Amino acid sequence: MLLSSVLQDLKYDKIKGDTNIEISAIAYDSRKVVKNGLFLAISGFAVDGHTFIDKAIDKGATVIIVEEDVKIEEDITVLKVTNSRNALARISSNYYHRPTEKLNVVGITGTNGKTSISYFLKSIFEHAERSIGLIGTIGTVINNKVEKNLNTTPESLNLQHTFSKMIEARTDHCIMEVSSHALNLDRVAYSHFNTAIFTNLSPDHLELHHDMEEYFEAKAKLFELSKDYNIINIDDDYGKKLINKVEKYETKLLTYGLDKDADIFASNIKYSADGTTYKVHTPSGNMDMKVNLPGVIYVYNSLAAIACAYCNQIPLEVTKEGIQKLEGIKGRFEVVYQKNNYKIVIDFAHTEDALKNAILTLKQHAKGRIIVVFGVYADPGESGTDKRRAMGQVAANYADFSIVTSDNPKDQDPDLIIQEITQAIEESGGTDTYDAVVDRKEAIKYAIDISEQDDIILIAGKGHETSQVIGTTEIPFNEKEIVLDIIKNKNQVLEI
Ligand SMILES: CC(=O)N[C@H]1[C@@H](OP(=O)(O)OP(=O)(O)OC[C@H]2O[C@@H](n3ccc(=O)[nH]c3=O)[C@H](O)[C@@H]2O)O[C@H](CO)[C@@H](O)[C@@H]1O[C@H](C)C(=O)N[C@@H](C)C(=O)N[C@H](CCC(=O)O)C(=O)O
Ligand SMILES: Nc1ncnc2c1ncn2[C@@H]1O[C@H](COP(=O)(O)OP(=O)(O)OP(=O)(O)O)[C@@H](O)[C@H]1O
Repeated sequence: MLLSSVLQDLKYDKIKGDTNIEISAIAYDSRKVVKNGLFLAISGFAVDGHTFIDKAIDKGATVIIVEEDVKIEEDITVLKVTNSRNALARISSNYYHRPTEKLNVVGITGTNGKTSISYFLKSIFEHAERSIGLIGTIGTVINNKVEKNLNTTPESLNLQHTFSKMIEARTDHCIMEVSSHALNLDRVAYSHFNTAIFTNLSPDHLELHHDMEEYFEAKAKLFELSKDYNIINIDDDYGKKLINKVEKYETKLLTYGLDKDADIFASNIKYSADGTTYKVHTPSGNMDMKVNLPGVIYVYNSLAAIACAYCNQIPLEVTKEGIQKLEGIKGRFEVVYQKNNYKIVIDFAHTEDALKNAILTLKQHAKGRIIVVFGVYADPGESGTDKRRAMGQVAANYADFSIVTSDNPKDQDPDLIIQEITQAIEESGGTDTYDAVVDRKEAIKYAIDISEQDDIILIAGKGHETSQVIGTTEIPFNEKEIVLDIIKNKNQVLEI
């Protein structure tokens, strides 16, 4: 592609060279540069991409984009921008011919619920015979083929490439999770969103955003990129704040919640252990709904999906059937073993709010104790210790017994993470209601060993994930298989 076309609408200073040349590809990683390629240097969190410019030139880069002053002797094109990640988003969108202008894109943001809503929407859109693609924590889905993503919301170059693959695959709609990192780091800049959905906001990722206000402002950016509808949870405090902010935007606002004040709301909610029924009220009519996932959080998540289906002119009856067709979501309240009232549930709850909700949902229908196995993933800085304290407090206040263990400790000391969690449990009065087992597999085994008839074991934090990152090593860790294996061996000795 001609470099000048790739640079369309980008503000830059030409340091030297020609912009009227062909480039073969774009890379932001020197290791991926190809002959006659463009290399864009990013000052990252771990290393500075500008230090790899020589390597990129050795690999054949003929265009270099920088955000810092650098000395480049070679006779190549060098351009300077004020923000490399933002520039990457602009040129990536140009390189792939601005694909989001040809797709109906739904972006979902908020601390919890994004993946679940995207799966409700997938089920509804497919039932309505619409062709859809998905981008999120579980991976990228095109034509029902799932590919793993490094990030929930990929870097702009990878993202724009994915959009273009969706168009090639004749996909009309793209449902994507938009993380606060993505919004903060311009991964979705210059993407056109038709609809933006806000779920809720509770403490998470404060290592990047420092405080809740910054975190909120990052999330709010999505609602400046949406053209047709902003769909917002009116019951969430930050949702209310967002409503105040976006009310003056031209994009239409649609609220959802449990209250009659919402445009789309639920009444007559009836909870059971494996699902919920309620009546939904929408501007196009009312209907009885059945959701095959338990608890109030899935009432909220399904309402968000119904609101989005409404904005996309999907008949309510089709929406109802689509929601009902979704039998479960991997690692979201997934019952991996059940015998009468005894249950082992795997859930991706890895924030304090999610953990609290998960325990309370299980408690509603439990006959015995709720035993929780959980850890806190490595989260650098002071905010990391805040999270450990908060998760410890939730366990002390709501679980009957907790087994504190590891959850992707990465380069941090797992014993120290556990110690900080258990200290919070003790400070919250839970001295006799926990134990600590650093090895996650052993912790699960211990939970099963101490459990009795009617107990429910909640294994929280890893959900759909199939590996654990300890140090720099990724170890296979399939929680469902581990549970079934332990149960199988145990049953040879003793029937639960
Ligand atoms: C903290 C964070 O967000 N890091 C992201 C960031 O990496 P970074 O800035 O640390 O990169 P770096 O290693 O310092 O490298 C800087 C630059 O040098 C380049 N480089 C590096 C080495 C080399 O030999 N040559 C070279 O050119 C790199 O390609 C990069 O462009 O930019 C990378 C490229 O976009 C991201 O993949 C990476 O996400 C990492 C993997 C990550 O773990 N991110 C998490 C925190 C994240 O983004 N999570 C959100 C939310 C998840 C949720 O929903 O909870 C997500 O969307 O996934
Ligand atoms: N609406 C909600 N409110 C609070 N907690 C929720 C809600 N929906 C889901 N959760 C909890 O959060 C966990 C993660 O849910 P989900 O994967 O849908 O969220 P997410 O926003 O995609 O999270 P992540 O970005 O970390 O992948 C679930 O396993 C559940 O415990």
